[in-house]
Amino acid sequence: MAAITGEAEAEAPGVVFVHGSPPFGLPFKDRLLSRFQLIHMSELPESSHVKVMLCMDHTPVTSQTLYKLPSLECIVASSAGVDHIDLTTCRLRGIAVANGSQAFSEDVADYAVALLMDVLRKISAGDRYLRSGLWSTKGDYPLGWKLGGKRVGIVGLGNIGSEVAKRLVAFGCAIAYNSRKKRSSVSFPYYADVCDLAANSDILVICGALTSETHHIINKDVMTALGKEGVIINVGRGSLINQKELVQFLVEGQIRGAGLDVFENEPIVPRELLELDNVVLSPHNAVVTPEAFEAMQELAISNLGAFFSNKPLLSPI
Ligand SMILES: O=CC(=O)O
Repeated sequence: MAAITGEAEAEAPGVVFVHGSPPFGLPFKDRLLSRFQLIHMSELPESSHVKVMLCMDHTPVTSQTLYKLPSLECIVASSAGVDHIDLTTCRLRGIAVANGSQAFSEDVADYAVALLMDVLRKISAGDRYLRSGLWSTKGDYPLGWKLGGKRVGIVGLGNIGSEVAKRLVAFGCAIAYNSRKKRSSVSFPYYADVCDLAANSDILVICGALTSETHHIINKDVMTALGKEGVIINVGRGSLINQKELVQFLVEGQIRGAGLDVFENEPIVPRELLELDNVVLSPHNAVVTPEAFEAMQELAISNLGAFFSNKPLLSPI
């Protein structure tokens, strides 16, 4: 994480790192240093007037961190999710926050669709079956299900959810969604209640932000409403789902399957899930491509530039 005081001119502006390891690669750091001065958080002078923070990865920005930065006006986060930042304090102090989801949304959406396709068509499970020599001894692997024509409920229709919708429309799916608010710009059916969305969906794709309101938004009631043939894909945050209840529903066959890129207590994954062939597991990788990382750097620098030029942030949350 870095805090930035101003455009680098005659006098160098300040930077802060509270990151355990170097937070970003050399080319990005060089690009930042050509315009701004970076200071490690531990080197921040007592009476610092730092106005902007650059928060890399998921480094926590707690109320204590913010307390040390009394002049802070803006946080530019590299990540799509900003649940590691104390947004309540930011709101109270009027600190603007920008995130990186614009840079990552296409890649995350591709990954969500890949997980969904894998769960439905059993690609990873079939791969395991073939590699373990069972095809020749036990015969053909059971067939999966068609994606086209499925009713997909998207939970969180932000940048990522909208890209998921775009892709699944092309596959012939019927889209509906749940979000904090109905979006006037889209014609997909809106469900204010996530249980109602689940009752009218074959598949739920979880893309929303983790907040105190969305914590465990997917619970046993939602999964019961989704039904035995339902599939859940999560590329948001692990704690959007009550993981204990999800594991129970999967183990007992009360839903058909799940594709999970995120977990409640990463990198720990419930042991029961490792045994299940109807679950595709992924180590929080949806976001990571070199192309997306490049786009994130561009977006972060543009957000910082916008702040210092008194222009609107490019990706305010
Ligand atoms: O999970 C990844 C991100 O929030 O960027």
